[in-house]
Amino acid sequence: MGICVSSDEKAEREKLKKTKIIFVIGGPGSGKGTQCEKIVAKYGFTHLSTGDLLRAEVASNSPTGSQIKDIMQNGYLVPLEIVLKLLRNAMLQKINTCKGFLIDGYPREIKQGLEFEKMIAPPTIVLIITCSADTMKQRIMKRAATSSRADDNEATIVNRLETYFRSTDPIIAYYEKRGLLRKVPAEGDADVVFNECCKVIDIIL
Ligand SMILES: Nc1ccn([C@H]2C[C@H](O)[C@@H](COP(=O)(O)OP(=O)(O)OP(=O)(O)O)O2)c(=O)n1
Ligand SMILES: Nc1nc2c(ncn2[C@@H]2O[C@H](COP(=O)(O)OP(=O)(O)O)[C@@H](O)[C@H]2O)c(=O)[nH]1
Ligand SMILES: [Mg+2]
Repeated sequence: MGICVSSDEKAEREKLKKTKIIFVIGGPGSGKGTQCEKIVAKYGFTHLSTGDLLRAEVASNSPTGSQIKDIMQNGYLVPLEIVLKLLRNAMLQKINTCKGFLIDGYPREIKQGLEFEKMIAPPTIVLIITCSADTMKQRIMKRAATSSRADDNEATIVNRLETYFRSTDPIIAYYEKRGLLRKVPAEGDADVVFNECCKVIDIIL
């Protein structure tokens, strides 16, 4: 028996394929959220942070939320089916009104990226925000004072950085090879970084 795809689902897929999709990756505390906020203000894109979607799921106390709470608290990756389902639903909710998507914090491993393409669409570009581990650590510790995030503490930061560096090199190589990677150095001031992000985005408009 073949796989049955409803006409609604076909229409959804077509819409998702036509939309601009920017993956925004970078280590914890590198400034993904900060840049996405600025990009939204200037370009009107829709910002979806996979970390925020997962935190909302935990806060809702759903069975899925309880399943992923400890994983996140310890700085490890959530099973990709869970992330992708939340992401796809969130995209479909916005698809009729959106000018393009900023997918913040995704993919975290090659498999997340490949499955996204299978289920949704290929990204238009992949924006990577880069700074040193020391800078990331300092930024998160500063954010920790106000964020109330369970994973913004010194012990979890070590794991988050390790998880990031372990899984990111293959992601970079993969999208670089396909000509989709755009690197933006982020040691400096957020406005300077934003200026560089704009140069990259203006080209795909
Ligand atoms: N695609 C994703 C996104 C997130 N997570 C998990 C692992 C993270 O440790 C946690 C929180 O994600 P964030 O993107 O919020 O966390 P970061 O530490 O990378 O980023 P930041 O604090 O920079 O926003 O959720 C995941 O498994 N897969
Ligand atoms: N100096 C500097 N600080 C930044 C920059 N981007 C973000 N920050 C700060 O670093 C912290 C983490 O930023 P956030 O956007 O949450 O990063 P994310 O973890 O990658 O989403 C916040 O407290 C920001 O104020 C930047 O470009 N330059
Ligand atoms: Mg963030």
